[in-house]
Amino acid sequence: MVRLAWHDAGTYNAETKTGGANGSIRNEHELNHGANSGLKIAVNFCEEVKAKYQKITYADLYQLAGVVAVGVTGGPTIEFVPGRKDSLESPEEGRLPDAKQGASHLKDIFYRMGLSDKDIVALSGAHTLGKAHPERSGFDGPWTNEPLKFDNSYFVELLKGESEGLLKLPTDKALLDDPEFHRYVELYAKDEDAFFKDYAVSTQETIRARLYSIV
Ligand code: HEM
Repeated sequence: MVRLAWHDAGTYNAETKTGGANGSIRNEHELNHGANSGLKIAVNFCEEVKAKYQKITYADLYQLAGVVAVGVTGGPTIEFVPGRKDSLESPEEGRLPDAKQGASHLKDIFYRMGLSDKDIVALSGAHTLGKAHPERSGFDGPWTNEPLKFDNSYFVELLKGESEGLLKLPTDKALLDDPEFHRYVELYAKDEDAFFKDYAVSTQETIRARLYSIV
């Protein structure tokens, strides 16, 4: 749900302040984008809720699902503001980050969404949850030993280096290479409260899009 929320929110344009979470990820062809592999499962879970509560838009529902998933797994409470409109207009493929690349690629992708170095590191901490599946991304395994618990262990593991059975994507390792990124990794590994606080703020930043059109 957290991955679904982030992938549906990934099309914000910082210059024009347009785009962002709009529910378009439910489109079959957007779901077929390589980076979205596996997200059909999360979309289908949301359909059950949508059938019961039809007034909520898909765009709000996916963001709400992400916020709830973080809360129930022990993460920070993230304020949820509804009001996004649905669209079936999908972005072109290739706007989400490529896990095989490094720090400058992450900056290119996230800056375009109006996000900062701090946001990049804080949001990457979502990999405290879940795991990679070889049949989806080609990568395998969880990032932490308790992948159903939202805590700061992603950063603790990152600083420890390779551990048997745990995954580090090239883009995770890139957070150690860049000095700006690195200092936030150190901070969040030491101070879980700082991570939770910044994660909540960065999520607000990521999911704010489209609210502009109604205020
Ligand atoms: C920094 C760039 C990022 C890259 C390159 C990246 C890449 C990936 C990849 C390759 C997977 C494995 C997919 C699979 O095989 O099932 C994954 C899973 C995941 N990602 Fe990311 N991700 C990034 C950032 C984020 C952000 C910002 C969030 C949320 C705020 C997020 C949330 C998740 C979650 C929760 C999973 C686990 C999904 C599951 O258990 O099925 N990721 N990510």
